[in-house]
Amino acid sequence: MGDHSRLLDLTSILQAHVATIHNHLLSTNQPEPSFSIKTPDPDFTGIEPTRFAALEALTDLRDLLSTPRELLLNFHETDYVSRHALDRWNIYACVPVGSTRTYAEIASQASKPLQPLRRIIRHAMSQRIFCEPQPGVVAHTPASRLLAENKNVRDYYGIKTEEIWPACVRVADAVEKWGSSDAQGEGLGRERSGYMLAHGRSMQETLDADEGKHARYDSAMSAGFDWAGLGKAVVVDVGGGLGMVSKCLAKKFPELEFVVEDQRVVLADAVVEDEAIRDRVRFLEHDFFAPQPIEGAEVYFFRRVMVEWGDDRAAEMLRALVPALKKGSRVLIEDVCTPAPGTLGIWQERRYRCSDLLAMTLGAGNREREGWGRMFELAGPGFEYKGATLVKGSDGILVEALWRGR
Ligand SMILES: C[S@@+](CC[C@H](N)C(=O)[O-])C[C@H]1O[C@@H](n2cnc3c(N)ncnc32)[C@H](O)[C@@H]1O
Repeated sequence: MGDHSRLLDLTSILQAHVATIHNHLLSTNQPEPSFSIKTPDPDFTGIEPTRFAALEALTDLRDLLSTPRELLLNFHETDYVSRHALDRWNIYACVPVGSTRTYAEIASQASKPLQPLRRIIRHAMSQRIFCEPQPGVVAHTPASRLLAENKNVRDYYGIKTEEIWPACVRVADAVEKWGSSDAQGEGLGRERSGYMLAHGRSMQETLDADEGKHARYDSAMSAGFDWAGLGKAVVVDVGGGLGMVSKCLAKKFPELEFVVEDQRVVLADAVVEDEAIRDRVRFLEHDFFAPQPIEGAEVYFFRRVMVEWGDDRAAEMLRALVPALKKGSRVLIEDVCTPAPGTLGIWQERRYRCSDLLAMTLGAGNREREGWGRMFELAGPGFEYKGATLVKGSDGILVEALWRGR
């Protein structure tokens, strides 16, 4: 080994980044992060690139310090077992936040056998979900408290474990059975997915058949977004679900008006709770393959909609807008994008690859940055494709086109 050491380099990088994060916490009067619910959740606003770089260095360092055998063992087939069981039995609610419960008390409240429940909760503890402050006693950690208190996050994990996880193990079967499409950006299609093999129907059909699941899915969709602002405009939020994004934007930008369009079964649960924005957010039942009813809006916005469809169907959605568009109307798409391999560090690359395979499990496509222009070409003349920008710090991409007219 020469003088130069990658391990020591990574350690220095890590140390420098952690020092910057430490100073940020000090200068914003925040305590050090901890696994205790007594510590407030850290606010890393303004320091995200440094935090990401630290996590990249940490991931490289951990992987380099692992043997190949240990690298293989970093991912476990049992990772979701405890989350699945705890979600299904709603164990998060059995422990009051700020208090403790014994395993016996939890088992009795949940009507589940003590021994397996204890093993399952201790597995979750190894993922920092719950902790055992004294032998036999369970308390919340920040992660389990989040699951106990935030319905959107709990629904998100509920769907992951109950619906998606069984579908993941059928992805290879689906590819073997139905073959893959060679067209870029295309998935196998909802009817030919791992999800279809696991559940006997597509995710959309599951949701349509079960209003409870639909509500859960829509709530799960509200678990976080990242979007840049617009000037004064009417925004049509096509396939906008319960309007979570529109409502957030309406609060932030008082000059914006929103029409949230979705299917009837989704909109049945849609409400604008906040009186301050009630006159600027309305809901409209609309099938996005049918001609667009809201004419002359400044923005037609598709958030996380087209990822579920291949290019041909996405082009159909665009063509359905045409009768309503005025010159200069913008089509804005915020969606997921897979960066070209090797352009990011391994920590981020893993996140993107996981989200790509999740889309594949559901039979959906996923597009690399260049792929987002194709559906505008397929939609026909009149659209001027302006380009696609990666949204920093997320798996998102913002795609923009203008209607120039025919
Ligand atoms: C992945 S969710 C995205 C929801 C929302 N835009 C967001 O970002 O949170 C896809 C949405 O498309 C809606 N959708 C699916 N098929 C549709 C159709 N034919 N017409 C209108 N909306 C549809 C679903 O009900 C769901 O709300």
